[in-house]
Amino acid sequence: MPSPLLELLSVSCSIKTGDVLFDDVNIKVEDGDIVIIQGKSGSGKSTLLKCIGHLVTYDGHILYRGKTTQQIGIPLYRTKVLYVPQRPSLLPGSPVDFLRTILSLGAHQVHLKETNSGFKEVHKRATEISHQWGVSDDLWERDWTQLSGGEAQRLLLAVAVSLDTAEVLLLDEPTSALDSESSTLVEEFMVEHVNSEQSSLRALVWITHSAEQGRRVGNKFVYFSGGTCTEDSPTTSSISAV
Ligand SMILES: Nc1ncnc2c1ncn2[C@@H]1O[C@H](COP(=O)(O)OP(=O)(O)OP(=O)(O)O)[C@@H](O)[C@H]1O
Repeated sequence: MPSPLLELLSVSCSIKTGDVLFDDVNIKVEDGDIVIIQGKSGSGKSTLLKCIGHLVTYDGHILYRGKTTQQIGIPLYRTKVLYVPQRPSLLPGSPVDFLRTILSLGAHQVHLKETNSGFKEVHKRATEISHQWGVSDDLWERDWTQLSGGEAQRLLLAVAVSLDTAEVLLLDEPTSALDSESSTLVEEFMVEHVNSEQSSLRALVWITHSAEQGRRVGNKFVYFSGGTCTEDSPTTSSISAV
């Protein structure tokens, strides 16, 4: 039987004060999964996603296709399991500068060579995606600081999707700044993309404070509370109350 895409085994994380933020987190992400993470503000959801993205240190084990990050190599792992923050805080320049910078990294250069593509192809893909989400093409050239929260959020997500390297995207409240119509466009696109044979994407781990959104897109539900998390059903009162 093949290994799951991602497997978290007894993962725990402490913050600088030494306090344990969460402990003994065990989650399996299989091909086709959209795992919804819910829980109160400050319970540690974003930090968990950063642990999975290998951006924050943790104890325990996180395996990608049965292998540790040490076996895979962290730069390659981060192209396969990619954290997408809520907003592009403090990024210099414009979204197109950001795309160029990411594509200049070694692991992405290798992928571009393997797929016989380059900046032009990825940029075209990115603008097509953001266009579908109602973002006009000229905004790619505008400084991040001069974009609305919702524009910046969609452009950042379009960058992550257009790279087409990740098998798992870790989405930190990806539609928190969007109106409901734009949010639906993004939701429908992401669900379709996970199921598409044309894309590298195989699963999502998605933080949301909206129980309705969770029910619309998710097939697995994880609820964060009291320093640990439990698999839950979307209809239970604990999730509906968040
Ligand atoms: N680098 C850090 N240093 C110290 N404390 C931190 C750090 N990062 C996060 N925290 C604290 O850890 C706790 C969990 O933060 P986190 O952002 O993971 O919560 P969250 O569940 O995603 O919250 P929200 O729903 O409000 O986004 C918070 O109390 C936060 O202040």
